[in-house]
Formats: sequence, structure tokens, C-alpha cells
Amino acid sequence: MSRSDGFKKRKIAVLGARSVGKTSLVKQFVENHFVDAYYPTIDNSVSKKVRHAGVEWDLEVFDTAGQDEFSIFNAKHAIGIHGYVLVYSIAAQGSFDMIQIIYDKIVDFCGLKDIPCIIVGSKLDLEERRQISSTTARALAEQCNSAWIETSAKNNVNVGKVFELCLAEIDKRAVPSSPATEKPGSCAVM
Ligand SMILES: Nc1nc2c(ncn2[C@@H]2O[C@H](COP(=O)(O)OP(=O)(O)OP(=O)(O)O)[C@@H](O)[C@H]2O)c(=O)[nH]1
Repeated sequence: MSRSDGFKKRKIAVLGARSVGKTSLVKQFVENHFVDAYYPTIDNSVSKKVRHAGVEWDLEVFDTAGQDEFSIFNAKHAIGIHGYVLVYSIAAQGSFDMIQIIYDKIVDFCGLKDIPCIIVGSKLDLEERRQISSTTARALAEQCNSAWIETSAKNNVNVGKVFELCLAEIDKRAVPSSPATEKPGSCAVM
């Protein structure tokens, strides 16, 4: 893990079905703005310096192309990744169904039972079109041993919290070590 610039590094991958608001979440987090237009994402990485648990982190966020059940989960989704943000829209049942599918793909690929992960219900501002109750989503998160939160990139609600909670999930599973031998979270494939 490079600390040449004085910052420790973490890499978080954002996955989910198409159009759930992954890019919007990442843009709001890194650039503090929201774009109404929809441009399908081809994988893109951005960085932000954050302070978490008293430490400065150079956080790299890997914004991935939308997934469906036939999408291939491959090495680029796992190599060097410390934690996952799995996004569904609270207004789209199909996108919620994709969460379990993606979670299973990660677990299968990494060969691990427990991955540092947060499940995120996006588009909280579309409450009148809600299809996924918080109770249903919480139950899935519990089953996956992951954190859970609802956000609105549009109204900038809970956006920073998503990444803070993901870092906390990584911390929970990190092997205690000295700074010189620090290892990333258990899901990282190096
Ligand atoms: N109302 C509302 N719309 C949102 C929100 N976040 C994203 N959107 C809209 O949803 C659409 C898709 O957003 P994107 O951020 O491009 O979604 P994505 O998941 O990155 O899409 P893919 O690249 O296809 O995977 C856009 O029209 C956004 O403006 C939100 O919090 N509230």
C-alpha cells in the first residue's frame, strides 16, 4: 500500500443495475453536484481525500457500468478493491433483485463468505414511487452482513455517509497490524 503522498489508500467499487444512480452518487460525493441527464457509464475511477477514524485516506472510487444478471463479474471488479457499494433504486424492484445477484457474484469470485459492503437505496427523493420498503432492504443487508442506507444524490442526502460506512465495514474486517505491514480488507484480491 503506497503512502508516498502521506495518504493511505482505499479502493471502493460501486456496483448495481443500470440507471440506479451510481454515477450521480459518485459525482455528488466527489464533485458536489447533480446532473439530471443520463449517460450510461463505461467504467470510471475518481479519487477523493477523506478523513475517517482519525486518518487521512486517499479514496479511489471505481464507478462501474450498470450490471444485469448476465454481466460478467471479472478481475477488474475485485483486484485491489477493499470494499463494495451496492446500489439499487428504492423505486425499481428489479434493481433491488440485482443486489443479491451481484453480492453472490462477488462472494463467488473472491472465494470469501464475508465481504466489506454497504447496500444503498438510491433516489430517496422519489418516496411517492417507492417499491422497496426499508424493512425489506434492511433484512437483505442483515443476511449479507453488510451496512445499509438510503440516499438521494439529487438532494445530497446521506451521500458522504455511504462512503464513511463502507470504510467502517472495511475497518471491521481489516487485520490489525503495524503501519509498515498494514493489510487491506479481507476481500481485496491483490
Ligand atoms: N430523482 C432522482 N434521480 C436520480 C438520482 N440519482 C440519479 N438520478 C437519475 O437517474 C438517472 C441515472 O443516473 P446515473 O447516475 O447515470 O445512473 P448509473 O447507475 O450510473 O447508470 P449506468 O451508467 O447505466 O449504470 C439520471 O437521469 C439521474 O439524473 C436521485 O437521487 N434522485
